[in-house]
Amino acid sequence: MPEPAPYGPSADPAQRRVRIGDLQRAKQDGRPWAMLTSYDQYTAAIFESAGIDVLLVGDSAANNVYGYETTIGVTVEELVPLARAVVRATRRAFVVADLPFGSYESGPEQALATAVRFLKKTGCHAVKVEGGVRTAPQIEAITAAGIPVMAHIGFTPQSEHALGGYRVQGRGVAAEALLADAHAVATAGAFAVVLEMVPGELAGRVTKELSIPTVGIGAGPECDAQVLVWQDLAGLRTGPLPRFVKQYADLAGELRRAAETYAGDVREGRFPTAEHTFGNGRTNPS
Ligand SMILES: Nc1nc(=O)c2c([nH]1)NC[C@@H]1CN(c3ccc(C(=O)N[C@@H](CCC(=O)O)C(=O)O)cc3)CN21
Ligand SMILES: CC(C)C(=O)C(=O)O
Ligand SMILES: [Mg+2]
Repeated sequence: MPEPAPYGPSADPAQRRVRIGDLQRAKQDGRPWAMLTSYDQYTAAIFESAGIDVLLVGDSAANNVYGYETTIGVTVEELVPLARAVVRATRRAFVVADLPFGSYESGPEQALATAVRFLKKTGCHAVKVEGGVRTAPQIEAITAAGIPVMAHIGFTPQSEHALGGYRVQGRGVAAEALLADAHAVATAGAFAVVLEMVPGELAGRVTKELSIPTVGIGAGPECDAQVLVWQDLAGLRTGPLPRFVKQYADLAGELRRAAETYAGDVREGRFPTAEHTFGNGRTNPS
């Protein structure tokens, strides 16, 4: 019998892909697991080797890769190559791809067609869609085709204009609507649900009431799992961070120092040196 993993759901970190059943079992056993966004091969490989069980190719690539103001403008064509890179770079992580705004809202047929496109073109293992009760028909159609769906309720950035900006969802009387959304996505067949910017107590209640794992971002410690955008955790993003972010590193500072040192070395003639320079080899005409 293999020893249980020291973290999260994976039965044996070196052996095989994380599966939905592992995530489900982790919830039952009370072992929280960690999800991070990833949009490229290097971070994907680093994060899975660090024990991140689930990687999300988020539509937050809009802000964090492509430089859009919000997630609303990013397209399937822009996300597919990123998801393919993440899948190619990993052996163990379960890879989820966000369906971008406009690629699933029209109805179950559009949603299924987009989900199929992601699976065929990227090799991702599941897709994620925003919305509760209103998105249940889409979740049903995609799961009926054998594609796992992660739901996303609470603050859903693709509908920020309807929600009135970056605001906590489910406070006061709105708690009932959030509970209805949670039950609707679970009944529709979602294998997990992201709770974004939901009061901690309410997120705890949802986590107890649902049999599927809850993945919190700004939803407190009682969720079954947590997710963050990697550039936030790593200190790459400039400007004020949302309250739910914990910054674990200062990559912006590290990279700036490296680039400054390099630029100074070039200007002052310290780089390149003989060590970095090719000789006039006899057998090599170039
Ligand atoms: N880098 C990044 N991190 C994210 O968490 C993230 C993205 N991008 N892009 C897509 C969405 C947008 N999200 C966001 C973005 C900003 C806030 C924010 O500014 N929150 C503030 C204000 C909250 C308020 O006014 O009530 C906060 O302090 O939490 C929250 C969620 C979460 N997602
Ligand atoms: C913040 C997470 C849940 C997300 O949807 C994204 O990164 O796009
Ligand atoms: Mg997203």
